[in-house]
Amino acid sequence: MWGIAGAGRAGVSLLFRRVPRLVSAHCAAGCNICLRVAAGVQTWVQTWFQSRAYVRTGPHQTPGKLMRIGEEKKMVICIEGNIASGKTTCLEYFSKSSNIEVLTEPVSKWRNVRGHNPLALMYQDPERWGITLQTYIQLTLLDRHLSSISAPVRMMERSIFSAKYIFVENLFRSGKMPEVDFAVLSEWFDWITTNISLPVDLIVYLHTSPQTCHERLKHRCREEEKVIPLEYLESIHQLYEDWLIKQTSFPLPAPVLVIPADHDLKTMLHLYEENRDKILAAPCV
Ligand SMILES: Nc1ncnc2c1ncn2[C@@H]1O[C@H](COP(=O)(O)OP(=O)(O)O)[C@@H](O)[C@H]1O
Ligand SMILES: Nc1ccn([C@H]2C[C@H](O)[C@@H](COP(=O)(O)O)O2)c(=O)n1
Repeated sequence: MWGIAGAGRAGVSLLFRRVPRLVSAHCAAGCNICLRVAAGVQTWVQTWFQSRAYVRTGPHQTPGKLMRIGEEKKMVICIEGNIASGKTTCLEYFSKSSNIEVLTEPVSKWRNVRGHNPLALMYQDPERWGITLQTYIQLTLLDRHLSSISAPVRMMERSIFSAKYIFVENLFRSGKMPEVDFAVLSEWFDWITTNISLPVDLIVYLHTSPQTCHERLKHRCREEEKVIPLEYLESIHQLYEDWLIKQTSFPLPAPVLVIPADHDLKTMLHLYEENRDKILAAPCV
């Protein structure tokens, strides 16, 4: 269910003010039919807003933003990190806990949208296809952020924020995205984040070296990614460092917990267990 936070009453009163104006455009004298139509529309609008709109009074409140109703108390944790840093493996581990819902990145969609593979196209020709992939990624991640949460805690892989601050930024800074494409993506991103509430309570950053990711990437052997050089992972790493460690580049949607993630799998699982309470104790913003 959806509502306009902080705008329910304003929206109703605005529409109420507009209805008589619409009526008077048809009939300056206010004939019986017009008055009845106006009353009917007013009742319908009032019922519509009463059934859908709300003003959130909890700590999540962001006046004027569209937000989901009834999910203020659920915790949202985003797992961030370089390509092949171990995010999916981390999520797999936590998916075994009964109170945690896990959402991995919808990579299968990025590899197949109505028979097309924008992920492969982007790696083949980023100047041409970067905007195509990133527009679709933005849409699919927005859909992830907005989907209803089925457990007290949601852990999701990356976020609409890193898609913009890391990947779109990297394409643009490296000269592989034309300025106009970057401007259009930025307009979309700014509109979304200004008008829609996308609460995140904690970012868990899996901190790896680009070399480790390169090794794991080769081991994973995803067809589209065979062309990724170490330098690409170094650029992504630097953008993550500036955003989540130095905290100097872009706004943080939530506090950051850093987990060193160059270790072998067994050590990583211990580290996840050690950090479980810290992760799950993140206060809902
Ligand atoms: N701690 C680890 N040590 C060695 N290999 C790992 C570790 N964690 C994950 N891997 C392997 O590295 C590859 C990338 O891991 P994955 O979880 O898919 O990364 P991401 O989701 O961040 O892209 C996979 O083949 C995975 O099995
Ligand atoms: N905004 C994004 C997000 C991801 N990608 C690419 C990077 C990888 O090739 C693939 C999946 O990432 P992983 O989960 O393995 O880290 O999608 C991108 O280009 N832009």
